[in-house]
Amino acid sequence: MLFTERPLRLGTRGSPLALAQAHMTAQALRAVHGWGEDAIQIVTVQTSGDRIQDRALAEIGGKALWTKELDRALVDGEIDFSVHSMKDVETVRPAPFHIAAMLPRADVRDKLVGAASFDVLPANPLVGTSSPRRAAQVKRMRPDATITLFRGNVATRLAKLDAGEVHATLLAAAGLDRLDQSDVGALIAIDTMLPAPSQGAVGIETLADNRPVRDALAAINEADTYDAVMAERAVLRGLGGTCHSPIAALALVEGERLFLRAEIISPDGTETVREEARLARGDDLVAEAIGRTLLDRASPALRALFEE
Ligand SMILES: NCc1[nH]cc(CCC(=O)O)c1CC(=O)O
Repeated sequence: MLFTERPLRLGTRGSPLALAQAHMTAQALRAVHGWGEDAIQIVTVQTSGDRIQDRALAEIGGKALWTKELDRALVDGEIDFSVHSMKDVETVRPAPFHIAAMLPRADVRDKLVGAASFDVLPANPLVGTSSPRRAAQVKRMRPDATITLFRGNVATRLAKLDAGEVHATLLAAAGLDRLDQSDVGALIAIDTMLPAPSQGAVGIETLADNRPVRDALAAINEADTYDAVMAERAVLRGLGGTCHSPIAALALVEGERLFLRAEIISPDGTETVREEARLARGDDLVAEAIGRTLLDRASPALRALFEE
């Protein structure tokens, strides 16, 4: 039985990927609670990130771009909960919000699209991405590459590639899989390209004081994903990381522990600082400290990227 007399309103961005993730979430909730088709109503909200397409996120104010309007809809009571790619959610969330659940994580790897591997790209390849992490990791593999700003949703980026604007681009396997485009691109090994913190994870947020909705959401939480992603977010917090910063982190669950790997990379790809550690699940303070250790070991120039 639904605990409200009206459908629960699920807030989401309107991009095809966001909508696919919203439908996955609604489906999981209906299944676990035995709710009918109309128990959940999907409400799309346009975010600043969707609106502004011609500049890098780093230039226009970072990650709140993807959450601000959905946050406001939550506070104003227009929606009961919101669904996000965790990768796009700031590491420090304002007080009224609570990450109540995460869906089982998808493939965390990146894909190279446009060439079967970095090795077979032509000399001096032009690679489109707006991610400082991917840009730095590409330069590490291919110092002769030129990086060009590439934004827009998955379909837009693929269209730019098809139009010959670049030799290759990079996309998360998770996004392609959820858009039924698993055949696009070539998987890149984690050792070559450690993914972004939270890549492949879908999170569901509500107001911290909304107990009934929190409990309903908790029923679909996947604890392994939740603990791993929270640790990766803690690394980012420890670094004071933003979307200006080339940071990768991945935690894998090993029973009661997490195996956490993290790296920061100079934009030209010549300097990489890596850490790996095993820590107790939920010990986000240790994960934060790993972020700080990375900074301590970085050259002054790399450290300066995090001090803006
Ligand atoms: N920054 C955009 C974004 N946010 C989440 C995903 C993919 C899905 C995911 O990582 O969960 C993407 C596209 C991409 O990086 O290819």
